[in-house]
Amino acid sequence: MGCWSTRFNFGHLKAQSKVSVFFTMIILFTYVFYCLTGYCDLIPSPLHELQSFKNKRYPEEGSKPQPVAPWNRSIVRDLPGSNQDFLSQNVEETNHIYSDSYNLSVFNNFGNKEFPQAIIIGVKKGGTRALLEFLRVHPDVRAVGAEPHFFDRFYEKGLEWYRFQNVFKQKASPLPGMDAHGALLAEPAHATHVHHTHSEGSMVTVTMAEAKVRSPGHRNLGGRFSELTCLEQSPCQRPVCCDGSRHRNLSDTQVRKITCKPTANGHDNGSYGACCTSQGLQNLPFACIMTSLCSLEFTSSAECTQPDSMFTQAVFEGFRLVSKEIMKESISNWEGSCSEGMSWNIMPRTLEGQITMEKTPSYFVTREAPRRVYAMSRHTKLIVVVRDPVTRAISDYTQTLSKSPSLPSFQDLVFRNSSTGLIDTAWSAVRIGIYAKHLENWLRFFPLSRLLFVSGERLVTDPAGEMGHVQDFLGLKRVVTNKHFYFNQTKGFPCLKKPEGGSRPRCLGKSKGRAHPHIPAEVLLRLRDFYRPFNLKFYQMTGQDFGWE
Ligand SMILES: Nc1ncnc2c1ncn2[C@@H]1O[C@H](COP(=O)(O)OS(=O)(=O)O)[C@@H](OP(=O)(O)O)[C@H]1O
Repeated sequence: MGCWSTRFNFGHLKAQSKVSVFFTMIILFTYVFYCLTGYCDLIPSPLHELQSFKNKRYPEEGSKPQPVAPWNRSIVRDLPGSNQDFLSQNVEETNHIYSDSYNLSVFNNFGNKEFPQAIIIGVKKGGTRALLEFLRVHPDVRAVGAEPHFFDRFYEKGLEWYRFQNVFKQKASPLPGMDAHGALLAEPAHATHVHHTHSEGSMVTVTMAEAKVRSPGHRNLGGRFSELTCLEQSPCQRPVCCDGSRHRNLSDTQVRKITCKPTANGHDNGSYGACCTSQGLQNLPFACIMTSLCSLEFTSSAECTQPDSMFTQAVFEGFRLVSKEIMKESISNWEGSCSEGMSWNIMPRTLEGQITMEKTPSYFVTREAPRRVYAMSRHTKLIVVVRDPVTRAISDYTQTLSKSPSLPSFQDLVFRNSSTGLIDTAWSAVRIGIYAKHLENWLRFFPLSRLLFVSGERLVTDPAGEMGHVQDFLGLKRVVTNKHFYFNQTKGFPCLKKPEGGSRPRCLGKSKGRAHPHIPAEVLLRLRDFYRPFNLKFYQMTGQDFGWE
């Protein structure tokens, strides 16, 4: 009997376990399906993040990213001896980042934040912006619009800052101290990107396209801004601001050039620089920056006379004051809408198969940059847009001249001794063009195969052809082709038929493709003679003849 009863119970249990196996299977399938559709990533999971971070590997030449550990001791082993200590320390630091940062939510939106697998490292005035904008058309490229300047200026902030920076989230409705224009409540329907370009550390350019501005009453403000506020930090690190005519409680010495005004277009000609109490920046950074972010067809650039880092620091300090959150500096990609709040990122989020990129042309001439990039990943692909160093020098000079009209002439600056014709190699406009010298520095850390040299000249005459090489180098499908470009006669440059995030054709801004001042022929001749041996060396090193004569 006991035996029968046992059998009976056993059978019952069998039936029960079948049911439970069935349900377990359903749950498992649901979970797998859920994960396959990508939703698992939305769950902030320290372990998951830690593992995915650690398991990400940079792609081999010509291939898409594969999951393998990027940072390990082999980085240290492979490095030329003298830098091992530095790298050991850096690897330690990086490991520390893993353990410290895994509670940061990087999955609060689609995609992950990755370190860039490819960087446009130079050269200044070579055509780097054009290349980046062309690349951004590619669906597998996610690139930060601003120049992060991590490996030259902000390295001490650490890799965590570089990768994760995404610190501000603010319900912006209504923000404290907003002015009547209410631009902060704007809805940037097609927020594209905020450029933050630098020249000699003294210029900030913020551009924005195709965003809609709506006041709280949904009145389209439609502002076009010719200038944006430039803020400066006072010596005591308290940011000062802003619209000179409005400042209060600040001594005049604390207020430098500050303007924030929309151009006359029939709307809102008043100043947006509502601000400035000794309490700081509650209003102004929001008013100005967010207005610009959200302005309709914000086409012109905002140029400030203060160093860009000060600008950003001050802006973020302003945000910090308002939001009571800790801000970190940089204007970059931004996410969200003004009505929901916003956040800035250095690194954009990427989905599987997409590559992260950034461009900072000054890296090419920064002595420490190769070692630092190597410490991040020796697999990083490096792109250098090179242009005839003579034209490049003039372009560089033209940019400086545009900000300082009283600048001495090019010929006054280019010679150390005009009677002997000795070229002043201490002048950055000249020095940057000695490509061979700077390349040597990079080749101490990276093999030539990790570098791609893009001809700045061909980028103008044959953008699709040059983009073909770039896409091959990055292991991308050749998506950006001839059909993406048209030649704009007025601008004299190729423009995009359909830029990233936009529906209308667009050319680069006014600061790209500027007319150069006339330089006497004998000066050009002398400069060409100066560069010739360096150019030849560069051709030898790269195995490419760029035809600069
Ligand atoms: N498609 C297109 N449109 C406009 N301009 C173009 C384009 N392609 C290349 N260029 C050249 O890019 C030069 C500016 O170089 P960069 O973008 O590297 O400048 S910067 O270093 O970021 O300031 C810029 O230099 P200037 O002509 O001296 O203004 C241009 O010659």
